[in-house]
Amino acid sequence: MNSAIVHVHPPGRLLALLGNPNCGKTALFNRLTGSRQKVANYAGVTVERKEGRLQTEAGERLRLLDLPGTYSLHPRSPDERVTRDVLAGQAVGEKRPDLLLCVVDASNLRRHLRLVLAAQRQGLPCVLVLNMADVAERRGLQIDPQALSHELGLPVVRAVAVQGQGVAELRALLDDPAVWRPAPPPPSDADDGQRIAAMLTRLGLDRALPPGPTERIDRWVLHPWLGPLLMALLMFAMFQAVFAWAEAPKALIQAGANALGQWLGPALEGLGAPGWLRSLAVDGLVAGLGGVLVFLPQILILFAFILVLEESGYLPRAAYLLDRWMGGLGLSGRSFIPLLSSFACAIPGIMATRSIANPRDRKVTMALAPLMTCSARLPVYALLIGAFVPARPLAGGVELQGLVLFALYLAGILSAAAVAWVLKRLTARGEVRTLMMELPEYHWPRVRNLGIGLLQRAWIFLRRVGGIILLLTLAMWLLASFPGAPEGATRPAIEYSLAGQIGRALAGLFEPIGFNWQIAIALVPGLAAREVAVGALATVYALSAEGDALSQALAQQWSLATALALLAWYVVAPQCLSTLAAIRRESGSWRMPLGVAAAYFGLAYLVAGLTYRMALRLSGS
Ligand SMILES: Nc1nc2c(ncn2[C@@H]2O[C@H](COP(=O)(O)OP(=O)(O)OP(=O)(O)O)[C@@H](O)[C@H]2O)c(=O)[nH]1
Ligand SMILES: [Mg+2]
Repeated sequence: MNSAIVHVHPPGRLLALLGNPNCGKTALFNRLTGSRQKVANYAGVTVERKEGRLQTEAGERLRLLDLPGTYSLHPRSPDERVTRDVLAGQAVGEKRPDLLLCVVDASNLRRHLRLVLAAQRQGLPCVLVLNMADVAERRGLQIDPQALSHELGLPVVRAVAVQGQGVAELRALLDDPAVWRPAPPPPSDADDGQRIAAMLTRLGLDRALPPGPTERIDRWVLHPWLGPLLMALLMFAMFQAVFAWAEAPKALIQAGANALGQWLGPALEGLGAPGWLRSLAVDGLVAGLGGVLVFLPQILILFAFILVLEESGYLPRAAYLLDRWMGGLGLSGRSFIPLLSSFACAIPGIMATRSIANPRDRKVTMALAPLMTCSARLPVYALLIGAFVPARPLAGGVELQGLVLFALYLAGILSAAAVAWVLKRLTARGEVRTLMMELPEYHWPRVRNLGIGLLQRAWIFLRRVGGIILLLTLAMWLLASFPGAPEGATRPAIEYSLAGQIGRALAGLFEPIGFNWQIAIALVPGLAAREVAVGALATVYALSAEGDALSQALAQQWSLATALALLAWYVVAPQCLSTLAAIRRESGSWRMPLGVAAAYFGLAYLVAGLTYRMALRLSGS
């Protein structure tokens, strides 16, 4: 039988944003469509096409695509291929755009106009958006949009996307039917460089700009040894802040959860609720979810730092500084940003590998992403550090807890370095390309963007707490509560429950690495999502009815060696199904995620066991 695929496109004419990386396409997209896509100051933020709707001045509804930035229409990496395919009308499920909004950085026309000429040759109607006009003007460039329009034969709109300038003009312009007709294409592309140079001379824009603040700052930031020192200090300050600043908000959430639990139990009893329901509400929901929720402030502090680094333009500099060391491990500085994104969550990190042109490097980077310390590990780390590491100031105002957290993040990085080193021996490196990466101008981070970024993070975390964590916590409570203890039982009821039985069955497996049966139970739901282990431990210990806060219970009942072994386990163990699914999607087969899971579980077992043995020996037991 013959079959045919019919693509049904949504109604409305289609526009696409085209431009070099980091020229402000997504900032403009957000303003035009009211979306909140990620905007940040480095090349390669957008790696897939995103769609939004916009309305022209006269009320026509149009569809707008945001595309990954590209330097040319000859793609080198998977994200650039997305852009080429859309322009050629070859993208699956998408028609060819009816018009291109070509966005350029007005302070860098010499480079950005090349892509505009190439776009004009595609035979599609184009509109030029002269973005970052504020930056250009601050640096003394006066660009006459009219004259530029005349030179290029295209409509030109001056814009400052982050402030919404130019958005209204664009909306009005799109109502002009003349704009939707393609202009005659420029002649062959052999001498575009010359053509642009001549054009800039005629416009009086050909003089060299005086060095701006970016150059002056970079003298320090990129300095051969001051630069790395500054980077180490920055990272260090970040982890100190995660503990130092979170104290008060954390205590507040904890107190709220405790008060809620203490009020809810008797209140439910007053309403005649049966014992199991009270236990579900107090030991299951309030203890389980509250146990995870207290870590929100720490997650937000970490993200505030990451967002500032992203928006200021520091990230590509860090990549540049690390390029040499990464080269020794068989990686290029290109891998840096995907790996750094993985500190938030490995999934966007794995997506960001699409900007890596070399397939071998891309795969290695994907394999390393789960070793970066994602924010779901933070609750586990913070819980165990809070229970076992005294909050003691060391010399020079350094906090011991922050120091230990820093060490855990470092342990993640070092294990990734070790794996990269092994992979370098095992796989052919292929050609080594020098890092070609743009260093953008520094910007002051915008408070509004930071606020939006933090709110989005908080929302993602709360959705997790209200979704998968809630579900698994409930399941955990069920398993830990049924069947109840038999008549005349002497030990806590949970030990007779299904969870208790599972825990005991698994205990043998984990005993050599120092985990008790409570940890063994908590690791089972923790396989799906890391922080669930914290909620699960909270439920298990709440049901064991000691009545202490979780961290006190742990400090009393676990040995330090056990706590350290669990921390070591968490540094490496790939306990996140969504990450494995993302690797499967991006690599195109199950081979890689299965290999990653097997290797890292094995490694986690090994390092946890070693840590346990070493800690036992050092503590003399
Ligand atoms: N001063 C100034 N900054 C801008 C303007 N437009 C965007 N930016 C900043 O430029 C940086 C890049 O913006 P994005 O919108 O992420 O750029 P993009 O073109 O989508 O980048 P990719 O997705 O990597 O291709 C961000 O830090 C923005 O805040 C502007 O008109 N003026
Ligand atoms: Mg973008």
